[in-house]
Amino acid sequence: MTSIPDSLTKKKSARRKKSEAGAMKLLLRLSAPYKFQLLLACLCVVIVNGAFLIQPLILQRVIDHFLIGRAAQSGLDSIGGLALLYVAVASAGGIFSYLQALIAGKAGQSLIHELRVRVFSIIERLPLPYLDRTSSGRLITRATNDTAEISELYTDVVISLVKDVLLLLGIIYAMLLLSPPLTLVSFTVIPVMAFLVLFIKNKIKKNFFHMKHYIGQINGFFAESLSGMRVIQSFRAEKEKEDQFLKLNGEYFKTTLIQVRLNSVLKPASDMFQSLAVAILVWYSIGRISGGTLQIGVLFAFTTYIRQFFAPISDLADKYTSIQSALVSTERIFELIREEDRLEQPDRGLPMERLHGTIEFRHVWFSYNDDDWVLKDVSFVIGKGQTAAFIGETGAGKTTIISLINGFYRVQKGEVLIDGVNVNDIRLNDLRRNISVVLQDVFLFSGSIRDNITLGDDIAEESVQEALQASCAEEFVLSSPGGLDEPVTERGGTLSAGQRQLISFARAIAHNPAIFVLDEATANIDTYTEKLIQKAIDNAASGRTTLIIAHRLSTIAEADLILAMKEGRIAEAGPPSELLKRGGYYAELLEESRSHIMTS
Ligand SMILES: Nc1ncnc2c1ncn2[C@@H]1O[C@H](COP(=O)(O)OP(=O)(O)OP(=O)(O)O)[C@@H](O)[C@H]1O
Repeated sequence: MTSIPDSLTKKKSARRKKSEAGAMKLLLRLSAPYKFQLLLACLCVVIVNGAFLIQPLILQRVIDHFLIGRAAQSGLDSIGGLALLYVAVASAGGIFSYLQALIAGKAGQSLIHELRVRVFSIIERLPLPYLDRTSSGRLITRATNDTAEISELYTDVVISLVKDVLLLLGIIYAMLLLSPPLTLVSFTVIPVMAFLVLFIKNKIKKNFFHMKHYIGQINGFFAESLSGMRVIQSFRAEKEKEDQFLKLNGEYFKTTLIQVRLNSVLKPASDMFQSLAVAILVWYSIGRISGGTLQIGVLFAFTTYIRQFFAPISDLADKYTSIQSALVSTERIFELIREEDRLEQPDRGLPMERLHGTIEFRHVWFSYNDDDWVLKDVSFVIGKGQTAAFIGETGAGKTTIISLINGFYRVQKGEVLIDGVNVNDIRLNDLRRNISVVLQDVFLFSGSIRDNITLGDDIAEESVQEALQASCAEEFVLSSPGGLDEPVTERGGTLSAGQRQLISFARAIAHNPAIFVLDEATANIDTYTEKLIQKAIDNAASGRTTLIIAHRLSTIAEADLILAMKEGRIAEAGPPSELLKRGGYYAELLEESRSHIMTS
């Protein structure tokens, strides 16, 4: 948990200011398709404001001309006529206010809808190196909070801004029209009131950023705790986590109390100043009214206008904060949109509908970060239809090899070739369609078992059934009440590790890949399921180039080729029988695992 140091806040606000101009330009581009709706909404606002300003003037005329002045009434210029006019003006204000909210709301929601789809489609195609250095929380915020802030800007902020500025100008104009001296008197208090409101709102805004910071931390803490709940409960770390949460929540609570205090003082303070302004007006006007130089209706209209002054000032201060937030959100979203040029391009590259499955690494050097080499001059060839097993200590670079074959990263030196073509030149859609990967940590989506096998691809029912059979998942899938349509909860939480593995085998087989990759699970699985999995591996491997990252050496006794890795290099390569004879690294590991089985 962190508090926010002042220097950090200053740095952040400097950065924010710098990016505001850019964000503003981008916002304009974003709103271009909706400019007609926005203009229409602004037009409605002008009418609503007009109605608002005319109402006190009508009342002033009723009071001064007809109630006090006893002027002759005729047609519309009578108490009855003006009453009708008042109702008509108020109704027009209401109707146009409704239209404005509708038009602006629709434009804002359409914008957010398009933006969210765009953000999701970008996130889906972000290259892995980008995802490696970006937290999922940040990306979720882009798609949800940030798009919502921008939408609010259109549905509420921009329109309110136009409305408030016009209203303030309109009130001043109407006051000057009625009585310039009374306007000056009113303005002895209004600037003080405006200053007070802006001062308090500024404090509220600063505190709001702190609140956002802590609520972000609380959300993150919740998300992390939920996904790690199994560990928390099994290690009885509930108390420790609760204490951490209590501390975090306490910090947040403090900021909310400040907010409550500031909000509580705002209304009474501004009320007090409004009353003071009215008192000064009355004090100034009394003598003039009895002297006949000022009409009572004018005083009445002024007191109404002074009360109307407060709302737009307070609103403007609020909207300033919203604009700042929306600009930050825009900048963040466009940071993502700028990545569009670097997104994965599924349709670009050499079309290779069906791969044969020959894989070659030619003097490959690869690092995730600068010159921290993870693979060092790795070379090997795996022939079409062969089964190759990668073994070696943890962190040796086995999974990295798989990622390179999938084209997730680009190598710095050397080449990764499939069927003699550099993987980076093959059309990505074709490359990925031809490779199916079963990872250690099987990922299942919420939906049905069938959805998890097809992943939305158009796979014939027959092929799904065959895949079920070949993956040995048939028995447990068909025995569940819904069969293939049995629901799967988030991440497959209600299935056993073995069942999840079998479904992922079915998924891989149903996609009929040319290359099958298995990052073997290290988790302990009962002997029965282990046998099923072994059979599923054999079925999946038949007729395909198969790569297995093996943790159990028993799995790979039948492999055509074993590649033993040590610190990013191929330490040893060859068929198992040959390596066994050679008595090197593989033989050592095999001996170790046998003695481990004997002693356990
Ligand atoms: N996305 C990444 N960003 C930075 N470094 C990474 C990344 N993935 C892996 N590494 C590093 O690369 C090295 C090789 O990792 P890799 O996952 O390929 O090893 P492995 O042999 O598959 O290990 P294990 O058997 O434990 O799965 C490790 O030092 C690891 O810390």
